[in-house]
Amino acid sequence: MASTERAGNGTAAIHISGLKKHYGAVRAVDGIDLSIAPGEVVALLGPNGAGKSTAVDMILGLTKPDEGEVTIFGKTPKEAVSHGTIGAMLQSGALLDDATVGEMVGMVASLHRKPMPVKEALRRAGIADLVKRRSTRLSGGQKQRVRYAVALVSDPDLLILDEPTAAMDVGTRREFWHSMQEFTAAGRTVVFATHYLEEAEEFADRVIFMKSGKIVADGSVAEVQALAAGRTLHAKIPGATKAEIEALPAVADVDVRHDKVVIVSSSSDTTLRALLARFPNARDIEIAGVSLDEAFITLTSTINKS
Ligand SMILES: Nc1ncnc2c1ncn2[C@@H]1O[C@H](COP(=O)(O)OP(=O)(O)OP(=O)(O)O)[C@@H](O)[C@H]1O
Repeated sequence: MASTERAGNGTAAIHISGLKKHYGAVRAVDGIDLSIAPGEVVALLGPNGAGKSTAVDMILGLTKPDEGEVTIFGKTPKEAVSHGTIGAMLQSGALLDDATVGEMVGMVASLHRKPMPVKEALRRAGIADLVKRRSTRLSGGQKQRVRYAVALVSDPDLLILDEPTAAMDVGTRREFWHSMQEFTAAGRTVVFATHYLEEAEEFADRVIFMKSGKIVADGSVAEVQALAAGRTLHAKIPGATKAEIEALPAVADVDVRHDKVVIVSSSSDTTLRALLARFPNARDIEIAGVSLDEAFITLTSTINKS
C-alpha cells in the first residue's frame, strides 16, 4: 500500500522549519527548512562534518533541536517512532551479542502493532539464511543488513538510512538497493545520507546538499547538475593574478596555479565574455558539463567563499 494511503494525504512525510543545533561554537545544523513529500527518495549529501547525522538524529527525535521543529507525517519524531511510522538504520545501531539474527528482528517486531512478518523482513534484507546466526559471528556487511531488517520490520512509511552501504561490498550493495527499490515501489519515503554520489545519482529522486550546517542545493539530480553546470571555467591565462580574476563579474571563487586558472562562476557566460575581453591571451578554455561529483565540489566550494 502506498504511504499516502497509509499515513494520510497532503501531509508532508518530513517537515522541518528553522532547525538549529549548535555544539559550542560548532554550528552542526544552522537553520534548515525542508519539506519531503510522501513517496520521495531523497539523498542527503555533504562533506564530513556537514551536519547530516545531526539532522538525521533530530528527525528521529534522538537529539533535541536548539531551535526549530520537525514533524513526521504531522507527528512529533517520538510519536512517529513509537507508532512504527518511521524506521531507521544508523551507523551506530547496536546489536545484541547473545541473540540470533531471528531473535533480534523478532524482538523489534514484537514492539510494534502491525509489524511485517519477521521472515519477510529477513528476506528483504537478504539474510534469510542467517536467521540462527549470533550477532558476534556476523561480518560488517551482514550486521548492516541486520540493521536494515530491524528498520524494515515495523513496516514503516518512512525509512531513514545513515550511510547504509558503508560496510557493504559491491555485490551486497547492489542487492541492498534492489531491496530498497522493492520498498519504494510501494510509494514509501526514503531519506539516505551517503558519500557515494553514484548511489544518489542512481536511486534518488531528489538530492539535498549540506555544507556547514546549511542546505546549499536541493533538487533533482538533473537540476543540481544544471545548477552547477557552466559554473566552473578552466583556462590557461599567463600572468593573471588572483585579484584580477576575482574582479571579473559573477566570479564566486578562484584558484590560480601558475598559468592555470579555475573559476567558480554564478554565470559562466558573463564571466567568460569579461575574461576574454580582459585577457585576450587566455587559452585552453573549458566549461565542462558536470557530473554529480563535480557539482558537489562546485557547490561546496562556492559556499566556502561566502
Ligand atoms: N555530540 C557532539 N558534540 C560536539 N560536536 C558535535 C557532536 N555531534 C556532532 N558534532 C559536530 O557537528 C558537526 C556536524 O557533525 P555531523 O556528524 O552531523 O556531520 P556529518 O555530515 O554527518 O559528517 P560525516 O559525513 O563525517 O558523518 C561536526 O563538526 C561535528 O564535529
